[in-house]
Amino acid sequence: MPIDFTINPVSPDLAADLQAKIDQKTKPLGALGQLESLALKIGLIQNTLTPHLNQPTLLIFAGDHGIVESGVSAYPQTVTAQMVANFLSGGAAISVFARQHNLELLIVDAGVNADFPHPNPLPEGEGAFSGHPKLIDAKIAKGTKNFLAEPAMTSSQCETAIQKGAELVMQQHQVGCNCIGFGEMGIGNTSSAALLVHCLADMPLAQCVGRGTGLDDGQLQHKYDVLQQALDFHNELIPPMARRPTEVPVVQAHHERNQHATVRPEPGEGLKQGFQGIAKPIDVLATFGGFEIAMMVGAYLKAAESGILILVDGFIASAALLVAYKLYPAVLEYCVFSHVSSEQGHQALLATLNAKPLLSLDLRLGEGSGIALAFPLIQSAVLFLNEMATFVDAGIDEKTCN
Ligand SMILES: Cc1cc2ncn([C@H]3O[C@H](COP(=O)(O)O)[C@@H](O)[C@H]3O)c2cc1C
Ligand SMILES: O=C(O)c1cccnc1
Repeated sequence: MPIDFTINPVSPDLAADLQAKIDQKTKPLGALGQLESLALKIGLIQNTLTPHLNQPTLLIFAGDHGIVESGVSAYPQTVTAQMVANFLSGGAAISVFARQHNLELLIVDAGVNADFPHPNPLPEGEGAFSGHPKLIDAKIAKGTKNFLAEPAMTSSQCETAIQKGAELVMQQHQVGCNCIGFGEMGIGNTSSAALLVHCLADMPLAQCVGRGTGLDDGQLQHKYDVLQQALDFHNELIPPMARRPTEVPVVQAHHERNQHATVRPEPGEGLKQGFQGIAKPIDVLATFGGFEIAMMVGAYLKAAESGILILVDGFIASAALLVAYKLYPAVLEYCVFSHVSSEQGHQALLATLNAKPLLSLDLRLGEGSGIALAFPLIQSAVLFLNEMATFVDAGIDEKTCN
């Protein structure tokens, strides 16, 4: 099953017309700031002067991680399945925000270590999420393996997950969705994300490892040590000698960041300068990834292939996007970054991807929560482009000041 997508770069053909349309609106030139570049970007992605957001949808991919048994999260693995139930019964943060903004919310069991009762029809008297119409069964396995001792998944599982993510996006596209976001749920997945970013974005490990669900300094050091051990074990991916020679201790890196000090070396310089990476993205994904992360990779790629506007969430979602980007760089042209997370490494990763996030709210949740919160801004960008009066419409002389 080859990973094969055709992602066309976004056509710049309408750029001048879109810019002229924006500039004719009743406002000083450029006064809507980032909303203007957002409107331009959406117009280009949809290749129209009158973009619309049709059936905006959030897919939340959930999966469990074998590495959790090594003590890298503040929460136990069972929380992943419990949160799936919470998503479905409408009580999670993302349930609330998706409802607030009329976003279609679908939960994908990519590899949760639990059996969910079976899909439709809902048997009489079954529990809240049993047979829930918003739960999609795409389980690859009941969690990944512990990557301290073996690859998280086989390459065949990795490819199946990518294909499945792509298939789910294709289904949404077929029913008219042209704006999609991807969230995740998986206890332990900031560990996977940290290793993906370290291996693929040429960032020091200490800058990629964060507190996740809320580790204290001691637990953070333990997480770093476990991940370093995993890198040493899989050293065929990135030989130790090719790794960054000047690692700042992880706890120090965190405290320095909190004091707004610069952690050296600069993150992602290699990628910015055209660093091609030593490791192969698919190998890194299979070795350290999660089923939910691999499914997101396929989802990003299919969305870009289909010309769908992609909304990007926090650290884990961006790490999955990094894998997709290393496979097909043009995927980035379809992406709008909703926020910068407070998870260590996200800011640097965004800088590496040359991304300008819409919000900075110190979120560290995932679930697609940043996407839902940024969604009104995306709506505003489209609405001003379509509905704001021009100087001519409003009879205002735009030349008075010149
Ligand atoms: C109750 C709860 C709800 C969450 N929703 C998202 N996450 C987030 O935290 C997890 C990653 O952090 P770590 O790598 O430290 O485990 C992921 O599930 C992510 O989606 C949650 C975590 C918890 C505990
Ligand atoms: O940025 C994120 O997506 C994030 C950060 C911490 C924990 N879970 C998710």
